[in-house]
Amino acid sequence: MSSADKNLSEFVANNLPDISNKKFAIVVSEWNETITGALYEGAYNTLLAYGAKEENIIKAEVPGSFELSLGSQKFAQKEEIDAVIALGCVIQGETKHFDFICMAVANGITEVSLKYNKPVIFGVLTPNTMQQALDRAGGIHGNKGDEAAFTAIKMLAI
Ligand SMILES: Nc1c(NC[C@H](O)[C@H](O)[C@H](O)CO)[nH]c(=O)[nH]c1=O
Ligand SMILES: CC(=O)[C@@H](O)COP(=O)(O)O
Repeated sequence: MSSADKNLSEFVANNLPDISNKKFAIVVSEWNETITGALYEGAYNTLLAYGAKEENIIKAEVPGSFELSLGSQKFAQKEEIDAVIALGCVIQGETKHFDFICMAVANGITEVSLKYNKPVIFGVLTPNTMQQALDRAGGIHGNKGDEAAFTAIKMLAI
């Protein structure tokens, strides 16, 4: 199913945990900051909408999506952090660099999540074009940041 078939900002909100005392770290890539800034706003506002406190949401920025793994680890290793949301946007260029970054960050974030046994959410867009990115950062297909935050909340219910 593609994002065109399922809006990224539409959720089935059942059996959600109380997150009023949960602490979240949102790690955001600075590359394509117009997109990642929109992803962050979506994630931040979604956490607040479902009961998180402002003081329990920490934001950190990293240079690019490749650095999201280490940036996420710096928070995942902290006992007081309940979940990490990693946000980025890797846009296909002329070379295979796109492939290496996407694979590295997907694998890296997965490793961090499993190592520290807590949700580290892959909120990274991997579009072919800027328009596809815009469509998924608050555009016609919703906001990947919303989806990432909601995923973190649902994972805390497990
Ligand atoms: N081209 C994009 C990058 N490239 C930078 C890498 O993420 C990394 O910072 C660099 O290779 C140094 O380690 N990053 C994105 O997030 N999005 C891109 O489109
Ligand atoms: C995903 C990238 O790093 C990409 O933007 C770099 O562009 P190019 O492959 O044309 O060097």
